[in-house]
Amino acid sequence: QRSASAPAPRRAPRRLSVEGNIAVGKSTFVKLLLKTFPKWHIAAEPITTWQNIQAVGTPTAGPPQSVGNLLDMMYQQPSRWSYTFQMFSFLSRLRSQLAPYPESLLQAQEPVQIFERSVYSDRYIFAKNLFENRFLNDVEWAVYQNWHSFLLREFSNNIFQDGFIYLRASPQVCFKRLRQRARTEEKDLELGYLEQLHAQHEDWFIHKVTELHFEDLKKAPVLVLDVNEDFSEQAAKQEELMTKVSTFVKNLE
Ligand SMILES: Nc1ncnc2c1ncn2[C@@H]1O[C@H](COP(=O)(O)OP(=O)(O)OP(=O)(O)O)[C@@H](O)[C@H]1O
Ligand SMILES: Nc1nc(=O)c2ncn([C@H]3C[C@H](O)[C@@H](CO)O3)c2[nH]1
Repeated sequence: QRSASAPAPRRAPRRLSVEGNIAVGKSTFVKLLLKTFPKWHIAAEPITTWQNIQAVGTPTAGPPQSVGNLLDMMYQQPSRWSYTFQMFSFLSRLRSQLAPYPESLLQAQEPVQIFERSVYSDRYIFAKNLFENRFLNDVEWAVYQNWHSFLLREFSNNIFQDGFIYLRASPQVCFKRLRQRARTEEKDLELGYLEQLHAQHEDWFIHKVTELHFEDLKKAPVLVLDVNEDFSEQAAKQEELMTKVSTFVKNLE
């Protein structure tokens, strides 16, 4: 279905997304996953696409021309740019989740594909939070949800996700990591924003009170991992986390 020339994999790839607050350590965690499970395929969050919006018809030769940094625009003027941002982040995640499986994954005995965030966190974490803060108005939220539901139903067979890994840490810990990383666009972000996003994650993954609109999603298993601790120098802690992931993946139906 996804590659005409490749032999069929022994089984359909397991597909998971790693979810969590800003700067909780998703990219760092995903690097550890790749080191531990080199055959797994990782799809990074398309942040550079948001930072460098390309004009349509940009020539392929020569350096890519950016017409703007949408991530920065969204943080600078959230009322003006949140809707544009969410429509674009959703589109870029959808594209990534619909992309053909890479050849190496098709050859793997136990293929696993990991996405950094997903079309679901786009809606049930970020867009929802922006709406609740009135950075998306009623019309923008309705139009966004309309597109989201329609496209996900239309592509439901190819978008299917087997489960979620929720990296959980306090907003204070995330804020410290965010400051330490010092991404330019995030310089004005406040602890309060991370507290709101933390609450959105907790509502969805822990308290299970977020209203979800897809039946598969309601049933999808969630692995919750506490990443408050700095495990960069702790082999035992890293091993413990990786064993939990491995067991979780093995137990997926
Ligand atoms: N367990 C950890 N302990 C201490 N520092 C960490 C840990 N995990 C990540 N960091 C540091 O925190 C910062 C943010 O990490 P990272 O970029 O992996 O976050 P992220 O969740 O991918 O961010 P984003 O939400 O922007 O995609 C980096 O400086 C990283 O080195
Ligand atoms: N508004 C908004 N909606 C999203 O769907 C979304 N996904 C990620 N981000 C922000 C968080 C980090 O700053 C940066 C990298 O994760 O991008 C988002 N912001």
